[in-house]
Amino acid sequence: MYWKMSNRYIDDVYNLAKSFSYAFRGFRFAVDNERNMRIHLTMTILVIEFAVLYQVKAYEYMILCLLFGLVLTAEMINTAIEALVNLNTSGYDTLARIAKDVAAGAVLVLAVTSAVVGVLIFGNLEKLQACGSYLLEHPVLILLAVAELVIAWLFIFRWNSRRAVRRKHRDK
Ligand SMILES: Nc1ncnc2c1ncn2[C@@H]1O[C@H](COP(=O)(O)OP(=O)(O)OP(=O)(O)O)[C@@H](O)[C@H]1O
Repeated sequence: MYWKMSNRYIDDVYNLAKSFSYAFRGFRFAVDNERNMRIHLTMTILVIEFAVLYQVKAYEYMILCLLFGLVLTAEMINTAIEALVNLNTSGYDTLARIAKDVAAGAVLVLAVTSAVVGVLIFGNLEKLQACGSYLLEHPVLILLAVAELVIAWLFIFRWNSRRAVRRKHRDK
């Protein structure tokens, strides 16, 4: 009896771990195949770092976290929609075009909204000047920032495309 029960718990944990691994595989697929996903991830890291320097308030961190989650989620749903459309179409199809364009438009709306919120949170000129002065007093941080931007560029545009498996439909 005890053995049967513990077996069931092991199965439950195994199934849960498996479903997490599928979800992680989906996330990995989006990062490997979608340049925009890599842009959003990079922006997330850069904005968090700047938020630390800017000393945003706790509730502003909450807003930023929510927006990062929403944008990344929207990009992944967009990727899923693209895959579904590719699955069901071969060659040019007006409905396929509409589905992909609208899904991409949804991500754009969220990204622009997030940018506006970003301007509202980081728009204090005095605090921006204070950040600038702090950086000038610590040139090593400027060097680190430049190095990070180079790495970000490589990550966005030169990410190992051997893992990119999606078939593109561009035969318009
Ligand atoms: N089967 C199709 N029929 C008609 N138009 C299509 C088709 N597939 C893609 N398109 C058009 O090409 C655009 C780009 O589609 P694609 O599948 O290459 O997505 P993508 O380049 O990965 O998009 P994004 O860079 O936004 O993720 C779509 O938004 C749509 O306008």
